[in-house]
Amino acid sequence: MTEIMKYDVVVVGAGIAGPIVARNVAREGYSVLLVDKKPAIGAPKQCAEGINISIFERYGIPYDKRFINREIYGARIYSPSGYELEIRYKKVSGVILERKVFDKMLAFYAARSGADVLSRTEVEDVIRENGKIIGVKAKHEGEPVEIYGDIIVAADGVESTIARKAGINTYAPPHEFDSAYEYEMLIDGFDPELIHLWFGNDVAPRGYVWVFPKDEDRANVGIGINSDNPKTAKYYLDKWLKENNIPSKKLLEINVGVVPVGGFLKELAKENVVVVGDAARQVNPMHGGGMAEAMKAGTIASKWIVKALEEENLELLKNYTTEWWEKDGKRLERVLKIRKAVERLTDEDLDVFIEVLSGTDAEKIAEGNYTEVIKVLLKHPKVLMSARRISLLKELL
Ligand SMILES: Cc1cc2nc3c(=O)[nH]c(=O)nc-3n(C[C@H](O)[C@H](O)[C@H](O)COP(=O)(O)OP(=O)(O)OC[C@H]3O[C@@H](n4cnc5c(N)ncnc54)[C@H](O)[C@@H]3O)c2cc1C
Repeated sequence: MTEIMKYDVVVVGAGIAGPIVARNVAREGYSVLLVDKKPAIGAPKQCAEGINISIFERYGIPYDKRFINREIYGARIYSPSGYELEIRYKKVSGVILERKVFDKMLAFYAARSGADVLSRTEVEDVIRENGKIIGVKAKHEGEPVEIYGDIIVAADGVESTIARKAGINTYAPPHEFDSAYEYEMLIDGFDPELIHLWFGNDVAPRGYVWVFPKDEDRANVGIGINSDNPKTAKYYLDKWLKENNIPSKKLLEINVGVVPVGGFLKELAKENVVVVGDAARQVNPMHGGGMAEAMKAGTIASKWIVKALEEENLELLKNYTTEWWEKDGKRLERVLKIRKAVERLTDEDLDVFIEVLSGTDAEKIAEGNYTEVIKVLLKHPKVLMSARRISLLKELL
């Protein structure tokens, strides 16, 4: 027999975006169900687990040592020929999380705020009545359930099906996705207070190799490359490990994933369906970080969900699309333009830019103040000697 459930809001996906929405809406007194197909929320991880320290205060998340593997003080960036750019702060600037615990704790905060949470619950379809979506069909522990909701939130990640089923145009070409491959492994010889990033067209086409330390001698070692590349991300990662004489016989985890790096959804809410996080491709297209963006979008979405419920007016959900696009959409479109320019850099360009930037201007890069960085580059003789480099950089101003 099919079990029937009814909530004000049904949130599909308990990664990052889903639990933030569920928590925020439930604490305003509305009935919320958060579901995830995983038997254990958070596992397996598909993430390098790095995030800026500011998110804890900004999104009201406790700074809990149970999900903080390591505090990070900055980054070191390596050019193809070995130039290094180091950004090191006196204070903790970021952390490497343990996502298996973090995602579960976010779901726990949602539950503690009043939301119901069901793991091992896979949504298979939407339920329509007179053309309108009124709920979702799911399997909970293999048994069919029908979950009715006034508002449905698609927080179901990069492979989202809910948004498409709601009639939202979710198409993006393969070039707007990165293929990622990662080992959590034992590794020595890297300053564990920093994250490490390697760039180069033979190292990681369009992307980078990362070492995100979780211990003195344990790290997430991964790579992201354009997903329309004829070679695989694994090929490039294994090649990099081999070329750097890094033994790869102590692999604690292997993670494969897809990262949306562009193709942000134009329509984030349609009728009573709201799309957040990777499902809406709300990811920084330059570095592929999506957790903070998911939290940001989830915060805006939940504000408008609460208003729509308060005023019993689903039209208000459209304000989520407007507000996100006015601020964050515009910002990410600009970052996307920069990523597209970075894609055209030769290894020699990368060497020159990283060499020029090493030193005084490093903090501006870390702040994401790309305009200042471009202005600095445009003053340097090594850049001024090349008409191509000048025109490439000027396009971005
Ligand atoms: C290899 C890799 C490394 C990364 N490293 C970083 C990093 O260091 N820092 C960073 O900020 N970002 C990183 N990202 C990106 C980051 O992981 C995502 O942007 C982030 O997890 C997005 O959160 P989300 O809630 O939108 O989606 P997700 O975290 O993907 O959560 C979606 C959830 O929905 C569930 N789900 C899907 N379909 C259904 C269904 N039909 N029914 C029920 N449940 C469903 C899934 O099980 C999943 O739990 C990385 C990504 C990859 C692939």
